[in-house]
Amino acid sequence: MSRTIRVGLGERAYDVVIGPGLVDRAGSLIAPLLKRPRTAIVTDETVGAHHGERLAASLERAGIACNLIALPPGEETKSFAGLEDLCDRLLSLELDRGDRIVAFGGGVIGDLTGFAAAIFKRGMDFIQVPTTLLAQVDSSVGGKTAIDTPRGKNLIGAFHQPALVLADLDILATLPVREMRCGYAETIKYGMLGDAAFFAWLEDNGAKVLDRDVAALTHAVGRSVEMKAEIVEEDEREAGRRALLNLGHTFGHALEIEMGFGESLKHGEGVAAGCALAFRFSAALGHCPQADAARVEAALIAAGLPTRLSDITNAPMSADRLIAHMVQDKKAEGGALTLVLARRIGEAFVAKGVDPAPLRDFLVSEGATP
Ligand SMILES: NC(=O)c1ccc[n+]([C@@H]2O[C@H](COP(=O)([O-])OP(=O)(O)OC[C@H]3O[C@@H](n4cnc5c(N)ncnc54)[C@H](O)[C@@H]3O)[C@@H](O)[C@H]2O)c1
Ligand SMILES: O=C(O)C(=O)C[C@@H](O)[C@H](O)[C@H](O)COP(=O)(O)O
Ligand SMILES: [Zn+2]
Repeated sequence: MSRTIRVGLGERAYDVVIGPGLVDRAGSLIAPLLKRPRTAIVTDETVGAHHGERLAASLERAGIACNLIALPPGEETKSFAGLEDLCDRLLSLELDRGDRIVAFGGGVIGDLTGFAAAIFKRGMDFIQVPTTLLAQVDSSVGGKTAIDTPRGKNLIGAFHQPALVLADLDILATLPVREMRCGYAETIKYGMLGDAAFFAWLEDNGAKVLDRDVAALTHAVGRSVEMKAEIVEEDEREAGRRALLNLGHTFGHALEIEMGFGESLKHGEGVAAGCALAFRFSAALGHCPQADAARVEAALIAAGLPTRLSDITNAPMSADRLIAHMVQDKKAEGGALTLVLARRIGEAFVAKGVDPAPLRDFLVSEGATP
């Protein structure tokens, strides 16, 4: 049984279909969206090796001719070099802007393919078939597409909504446990930012989600997508409330930059540590009870996620460097820091013009070097 959530964005509205067995049904679900029976599947080599043939066969059964483009896996592919390579390969296929391409992978492939689609011949549509928990609960929905640069995460990109999202829960069977944990961090983020009951449900059922129990996954992915859809419908381009979805990210992205966007710290791990830091900083400023910060930390630890700088590296991290990265964040205004902080579990808020002095003291109290 699948469940469909509509992202109501007027002429850019689309469905997110969640359930088992969707890759095998993808051809018949995608065919009505294509102007001609032709597409390209963009994937990474790992996803392609596990599931590429199955998706291609599903499309071919529906009469859709497709080329598979498999890129190297990993965050490094979400770069100018990766974008150039992908655009060149798409051009070589002689696709036109009336065609729709398929992003088949995790957030790296989704963000990169979505951005390539946004600029290919000045814009073509694309379809998301997310294959990580993180991509199913978060990155495939909402239309943020981007690449990283050495100066920061997602600094070059576009808002470009997909035409359809197919989140096949069966495909998570081959996902490494570390990646399941990364997706769990973005899932529990929704509870922290706006739904205390969902947070409590995850405290009780997180192990089932990580074990890929289909009923638990259906609820976890469904509730996350429901919350993201509702926020994106209200504030598609992050003029206000959408920034709540960035809870943990100002800290997390700064940590990712310091760690060099590699295997040593994955995005979901940065978000986990970032959420723990955001709650502890909120408590330090007196916005939020200490008990809630401790509960957030305990829930993340229970899922095997990092919550402290010392969980990420033994090397010293400079508080000033972290703050310099945080000022580069897209939410910053006129050089002033914007952070997503919390009043309690289930109630985050956007704090503009954050004073860097207490933030610096806080980071030093967390083990950063002065
Ligand atoms: N656009 C957004 O709203 C948004 C939201 C959250 C995160 N992001 C971005 O998403 C990226 C992280 O995405 P991610 O965590 O999915 O990482 P990822 O795309 O790198 O995938 C993680 C790893 O899992 C492998 N993999 C993927 N699906 C698999 C499967 N079914 N079976 C086996 N292996 C599989 C991949 O090959 C890769 O090695 C970051 O760049 C982050 O900035 C974007
Ligand atoms: O969809 C959003 O809005 C988010 O902030 C979701 C985040 O989980 C995601 O990592 C996003 O890509 C971060 O956006 P950025 O604007 O901080 O680059
Ligand atoms: Zn994220």
